[in-house]
Amino acid sequence: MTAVQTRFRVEGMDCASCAAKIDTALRRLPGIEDVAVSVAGATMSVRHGSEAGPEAIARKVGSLGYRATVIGAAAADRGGVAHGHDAGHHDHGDHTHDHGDHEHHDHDGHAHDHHGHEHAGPELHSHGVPADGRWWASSKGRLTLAAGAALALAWAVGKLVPAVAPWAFPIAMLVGLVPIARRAAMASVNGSPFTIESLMTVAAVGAVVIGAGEEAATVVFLFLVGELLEGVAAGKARAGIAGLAALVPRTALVEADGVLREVPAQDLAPGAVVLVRPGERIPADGEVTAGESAVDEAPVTGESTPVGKAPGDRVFAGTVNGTAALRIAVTAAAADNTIARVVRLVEEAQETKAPTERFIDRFARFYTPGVLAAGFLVAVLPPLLAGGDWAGWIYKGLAVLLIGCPCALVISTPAAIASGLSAGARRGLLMKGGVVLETLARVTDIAFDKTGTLTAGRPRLTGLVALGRSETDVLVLAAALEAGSSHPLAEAVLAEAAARSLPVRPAAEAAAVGGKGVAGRLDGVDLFLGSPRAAAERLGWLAPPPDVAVPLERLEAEGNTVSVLLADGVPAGLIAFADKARPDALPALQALRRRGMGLVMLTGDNRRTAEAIGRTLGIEPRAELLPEDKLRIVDDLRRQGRVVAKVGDGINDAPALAAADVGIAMGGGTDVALETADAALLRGRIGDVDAMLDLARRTMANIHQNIAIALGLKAVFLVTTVAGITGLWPAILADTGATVLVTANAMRLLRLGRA
Ligand SMILES: Nc1ncnc2c1ncn2[C@@H]1O[C@H](COP(=O)(O)OP(=O)(O)OP(=O)(O)O)[C@@H](O)[C@H]1O
Ligand SMILES: [Zn+2]
Repeated sequence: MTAVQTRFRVEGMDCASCAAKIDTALRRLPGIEDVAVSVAGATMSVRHGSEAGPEAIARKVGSLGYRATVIGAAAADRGGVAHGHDAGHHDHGDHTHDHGDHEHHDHDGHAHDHHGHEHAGPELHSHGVPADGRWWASSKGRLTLAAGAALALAWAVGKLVPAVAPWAFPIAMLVGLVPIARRAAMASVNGSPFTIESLMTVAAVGAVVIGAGEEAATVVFLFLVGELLEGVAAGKARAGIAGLAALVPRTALVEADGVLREVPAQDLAPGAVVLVRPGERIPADGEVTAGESAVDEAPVTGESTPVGKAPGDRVFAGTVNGTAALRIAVTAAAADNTIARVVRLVEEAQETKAPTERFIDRFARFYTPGVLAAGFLVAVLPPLLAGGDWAGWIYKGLAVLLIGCPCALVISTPAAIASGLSAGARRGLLMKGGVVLETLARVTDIAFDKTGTLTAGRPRLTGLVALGRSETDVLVLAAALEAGSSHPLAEAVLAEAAARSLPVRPAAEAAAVGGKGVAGRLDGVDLFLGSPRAAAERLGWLAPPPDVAVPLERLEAEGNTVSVLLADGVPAGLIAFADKARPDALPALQALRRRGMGLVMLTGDNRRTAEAIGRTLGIEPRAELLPEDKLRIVDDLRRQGRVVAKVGDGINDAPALAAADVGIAMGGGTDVALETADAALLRGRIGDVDAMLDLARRTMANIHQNIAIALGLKAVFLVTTVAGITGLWPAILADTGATVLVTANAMRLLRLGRA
């Protein structure tokens, strides 16, 4: 059997080093191919062969002191979601997720057999470590409180009966240290001897041995406080995301045979019709079948201006219905709805490691044993070689151990990235992981798709030229070809046919010719509707004959997109379309240019129209491109050493999106192809490209500040300790202090999410 991917929710994983321990331990199991752990998401994905079942993996994680449960449904329906967008699906090499369909079902059944209960998508997100506020209810919180109470008690007892003080503090220390030492031992057995916990254990025991029991107990307590703080920070980032899923109402009013029944929203199947009353949240993704209202889509898109909804419009689970009742036909099961997909994507994003994070992890692997060695050498070398006093140097050696604790360093990157991703998601700026974030911060050039990205993507039919037959005829034939098409131009043709009350008979064998047009047959006539260039190619023209060329040039000069209708190889008509530039395009592109970005517009449209739009927006136009030309232009830029972002709708331009360093899908509404791109702009504003770049850069700056804080504080105290200026106490505070500072600094990014 080939490898399968199983996702787990992992409880009790509050600290950053936990992820590394789980990672190391699992990789030593036979049959494990890849492990991706997200502390911030409290999830992990494991790729494994049949030798390692989900239960064995969960047991291993359990032996390290955490609780892993399979997220069954999520793994299974991910396959389904991905298959809905086959056309644009791509793999960047960093995403190791497996989308094989049958494998998921296979694994899914497996999981259920052994666990005996069903997991269902979004509901799962209520599990996990207490996110915010209720930290004291977690096991880590209780342990920290107990260690603190023991410390306070030891202090009080020592004041009252000084004789017992030498015993009271070591006993108080044990309250917190025993669980830490156990984790250190379990991690050692599973292949990670040099963990923060082992460092702590050695330092605390050493401190007691040289008679510094009070310091030892304090160190242990503050270590627990630091870990707890990390957990609270991670929980904050997580709550921002998981909270989205919680917005979907638990129940829905289903209408069947004229009767209303209340059913769990989880059980809604596509096709069911639900009634949503004014002020209520919409329970499922669907299409409005009756009623007109305004819906606040902020939970999904981050855009709080209400959007008008009428029959035929799409609505999203979790959004808020405004003033009037709506009847909605459900289009997606709960686990497949947009909000569940967004939550899942952000969680998966947090499992992928950013390059900086990988670097720090590798660094920490050498760093921790290095610190142990340095502490040991400081303790023994001066007394042995230079006759220094033992007690004094052992004391300094212990201080070195405490200063050297890599907590702050290890969380510097993941804390910032989790905050950055979370802040973005809440404003409709989705980035699929740290890799994407880091690349975005380095982007030098942005290629934009024209239709639907720089323009509104709602072309209107503005002109019709019939050649040798009636206008009505031309429109009927064109509408026949477009009946099955989802191209924006198709909608314009069909709208005009409807406006003239013309009957639409779908053409036979209708098929889109990528970047060129549509072809098909009606009443035995071969039809083609497409770009003038494609028409010329088909007919072998060097230049169109005057009866075509004259009206064509006039229409194009007026800024229209023109398509030519061919019937049995003879030009039958010209159809002109006009699309408006998005109102926010000009200021958005200006902002990007001020940032020093190279900007280019890629379009399949004709040169004259492209140049007209390029002039108004101040962007270099590249016109008459086929999808593969767009890809080549992106490739060329990259070969010149540029870092290229491609912005498009993710459906027509998937190859170029995949070829870019970062593919950004932009959706007007939420029909954006989330799964096909590296990043997505859910609000459908071009200005959000700049906002996303800005967020990426701020996050990278935050990471660099964190690394500087962590290493800088350590360097300073290392010098002052060895020089004998400071002792154990400042070292203890420096360690916890660095963790607190780094965590607090990373959480500043979360505030950007409230814009
Ligand atoms: N369904 C269609 N109906 C009519 N014309 C079409 C159709 N599909 C393509 N064309 C013709 O081919 C040209 C290029 O199409 P393509 O789909 O590549 O462009 P687009 O996606 O509309 O624009 P852009 O490249 O700016 O995103 C269009 O300008 C149009 O003339
Ligand atoms: Zn530490």
